[in-house]
Amino acid sequence: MTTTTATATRTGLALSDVVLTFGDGDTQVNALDHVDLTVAPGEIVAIVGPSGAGKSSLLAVAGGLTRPTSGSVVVAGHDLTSLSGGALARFRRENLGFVFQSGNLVPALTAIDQLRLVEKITGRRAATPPERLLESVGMAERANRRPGKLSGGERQRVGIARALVASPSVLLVDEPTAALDRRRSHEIVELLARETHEFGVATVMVTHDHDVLEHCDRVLEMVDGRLGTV
Ligand SMILES: Nc1ncnc2c1ncn2[C@@H]1O[C@H](COP(=O)(O)OP(=O)(O)OP(=O)(O)O)[C@@H](O)[C@H]1O
Repeated sequence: MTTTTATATRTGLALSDVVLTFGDGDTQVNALDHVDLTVAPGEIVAIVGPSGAGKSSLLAVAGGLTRPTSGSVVVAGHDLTSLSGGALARFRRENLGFVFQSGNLVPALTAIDQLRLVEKITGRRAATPPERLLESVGMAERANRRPGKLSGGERQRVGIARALVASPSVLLVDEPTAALDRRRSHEIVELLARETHEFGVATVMVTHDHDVLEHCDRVLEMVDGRLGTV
């Protein structure tokens, strides 16, 4: 793919009229109730809301991990709901990045090898070399440390760099500050916003941490499966 085509197809994320229903009859729950959400390349959107509101469901559907009951989920110009099996798994690896609560790193691998592993799995060289990605998250000097020798915030930085190896169109982030103190929480979300802008990725971050919302471009609230402005 040429650079021009790659740029043209990086259209971010678009969820249209997405419904996700669990159960039936009296026990039926609409975890997502006609959700529309568009996130542009280079934009970071925070999703807040009470427990059980549907935030995890939104990330799962946006990431192609859960198929919605109806509606469409478009990433980089492709509707995820039209893909399945190996094609969906491959699409996810090449177009979506995930950042979890505590970094989710492989214990036996050094920071730099966490990133190289992604190159091995996808069979593609990162557009931005792993060394440069670690540098951009402030981890160049700790590139050869394993997760056991890193702080929670440092592990989270490596997790963010790893999520960017495949040059994803969309970055989905679940409670990135859950295990961090106030100062580190600010640092991590500031970093996420910076990387989002620099790499032109469309980022959705679910958080309970209202303290860090100032770093995001937009904040939306989810209540009873519906998405609205705060
Ligand atoms: N696998 C499932 N089967 C049945 N109901 C489910 C399932 N997963 C989620 N739900 C229901 O869907 C609704 C939304 O759940 P979800 O986990 O998306 O909320 P959340 O906002 O992420 O909550 P929290 O902040 O507590 O993580 C809840 O009513 C939940 O009970």
